[in-house]
Amino acid sequence: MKIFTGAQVKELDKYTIEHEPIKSEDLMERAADALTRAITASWGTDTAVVVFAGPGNNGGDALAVARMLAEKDYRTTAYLFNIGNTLSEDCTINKKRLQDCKKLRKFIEVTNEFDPPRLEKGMLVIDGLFGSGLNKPLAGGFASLVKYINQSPAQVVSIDIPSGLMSEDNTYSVRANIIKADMTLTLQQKKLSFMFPENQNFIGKLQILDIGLSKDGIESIPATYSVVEEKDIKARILHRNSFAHKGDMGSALLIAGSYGMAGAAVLAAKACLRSGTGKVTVGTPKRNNDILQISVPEAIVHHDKDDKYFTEPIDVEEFDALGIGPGLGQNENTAIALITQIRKTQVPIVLDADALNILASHRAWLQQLPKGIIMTPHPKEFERLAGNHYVDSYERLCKAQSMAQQLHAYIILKGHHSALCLPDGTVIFNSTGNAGMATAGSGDVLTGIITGLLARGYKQAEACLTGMYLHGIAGDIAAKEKGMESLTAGDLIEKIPQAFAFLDK
Ligand SMILES: NC(=O)C1=CN([C@@H]2O[C@H](COP(=O)(O)OP(=O)(O)OC[C@H]3O[C@@H](n4cnc5c(N)ncnc54)[C@H](OP(=O)(O)O)[C@@H]3O)[C@@H](O)[C@H]2O)[C@@H](O)CC1
Ligand SMILES: Nc1ncnc2c1ncn2[C@@H]1O[C@H](COP(=O)(O)OP(=O)(O)O)[C@@H](O)[C@H]1O
Ligand SMILES: [K+]
Repeated sequence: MKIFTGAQVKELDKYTIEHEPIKSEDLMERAADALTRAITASWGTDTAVVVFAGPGNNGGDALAVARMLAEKDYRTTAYLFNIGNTLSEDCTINKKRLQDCKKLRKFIEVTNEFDPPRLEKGMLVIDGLFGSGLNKPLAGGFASLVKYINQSPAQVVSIDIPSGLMSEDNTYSVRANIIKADMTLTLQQKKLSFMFPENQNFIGKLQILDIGLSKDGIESIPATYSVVEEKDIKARILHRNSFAHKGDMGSALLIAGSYGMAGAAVLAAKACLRSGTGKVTVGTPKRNNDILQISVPEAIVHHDKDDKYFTEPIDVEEFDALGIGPGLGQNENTAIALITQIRKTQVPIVLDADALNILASHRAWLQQLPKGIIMTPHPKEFERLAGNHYVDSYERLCKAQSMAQQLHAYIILKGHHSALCLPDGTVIFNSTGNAGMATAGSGDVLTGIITGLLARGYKQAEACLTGMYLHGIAGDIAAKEKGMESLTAGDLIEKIPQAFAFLDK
């Protein structure tokens, strides 16, 4: 599913109006109808409703919703903020229609002084102040109104986007001046800012309402951001030939685990084996031998000459993919071995955890990474790698996008919606997984899965996308069975088979 920017939504709106064709005011009526249906599904007619409408089309939507709710016998009061004495055309039309509505309790157009109504428990506020047309952070009277609504005990439903929240970049937004909605009814598609953890408090429960914008328009307008869908992954799954031989199914090399961190190697190796690859070899220090051999008997162990650390690059000729980093440690000899290993490796590589931390302390090496390399940092690892602290997720994502372009790399910025940044500058968000996966070792499992998929024959973009999605599905299946609280990384591995079965349906 594409995520369009505010400017693109306007373009899509225009496209729909011209090509359906439909009048702009009728499109607003359709949106208001969908909004009203969603509101009436959750609140009964005994709810007193206070609608706050702004001067643009978000306000137009709100006024149309006020009329529809009043017609359905909700006790409705509407405030229209027309401070600058300019309303959008469709807002003006809906103001007139609302004024003609006999069932509305009260309509107040605020042009100067505003006497705020009492907002009590059990009341419902409809926030239609600003939507995708917000062009600067809220300040002054609007900021005070937002604070007034936020501190009230009333429930709040935001139309399209909580007022004060920008569709994309909230670097300069004042967080106290953004509506904290209990529910956001967003039109047609998620906004980019909805993908970021720090904005969840504003959005509340999210519902996406289909308002029938042009399918051709959606198809033809290119989007930088999108969310992966089940059908995209299902179409990418490779199937086994009946005559398959393990030699055809790929051979993966994982370099992982230092002394005291053998578990990371075990988790990655098990996940790698579960991901369909024919053969898994684990390069690990001598001392981890027994642990690996006993825990993952299917894997071959390649011993480093060092007892505790990875210090000797491994010949990669017989392998189809390399995953390196989980539990590796950051010993200086390991750092030298890592960059030597990267230089001599011709097959696709996944860098994770300590491999990324080592690069962060040798940032000049970033320029030596081969094109097509995959990196899977969590936010802190990414910040170390980029050598910078970012004020919010948007800024961090932009940096990951530009790094992916500059290095021709695939960067998976991990999180609730992990973001795959591709070398062409586009970003695909994952849509599976849950908070139970915020547990030690789940990243090692992801590295194992992606390395396994690469060895199995998936190209980099496919391996990243399928890997993130599969990892999240495994987490969702595990959480259903064991609950999020008790979920461990090992549980994820056990559910990879069911995750594959789900995607194979
Ligand atoms: N395709 C769809 O999805 C559909 C979308 N629809 C709806 O349209 C909405 C977008 O409407 P929109 O473009 O008119 O913008 P909107 O958010 O109402 O704000 C613009 C107004 O706010 C003002 N303004 C801006 N910032 C400000 C600030 N900081 N402080 C004060 N004022 C500020 C700005 O004034 P300006 O700065 O331009 O002078 C202008 O007057 C969208 O969210 C959805 O609800 C549906 O109707 C149908 C289909
Ligand atoms: N709240 C969450 N929702 C969905 N996925 C999550 C959540 N928290 C973590 N994950 C996933 O779990 C993995 C955690 O990776 P990472 O932070 O590297 O963990 P570790 O270093 O402990 O192995 C990532 O793939 C991430 O996307
Ligand atoms: K709004």
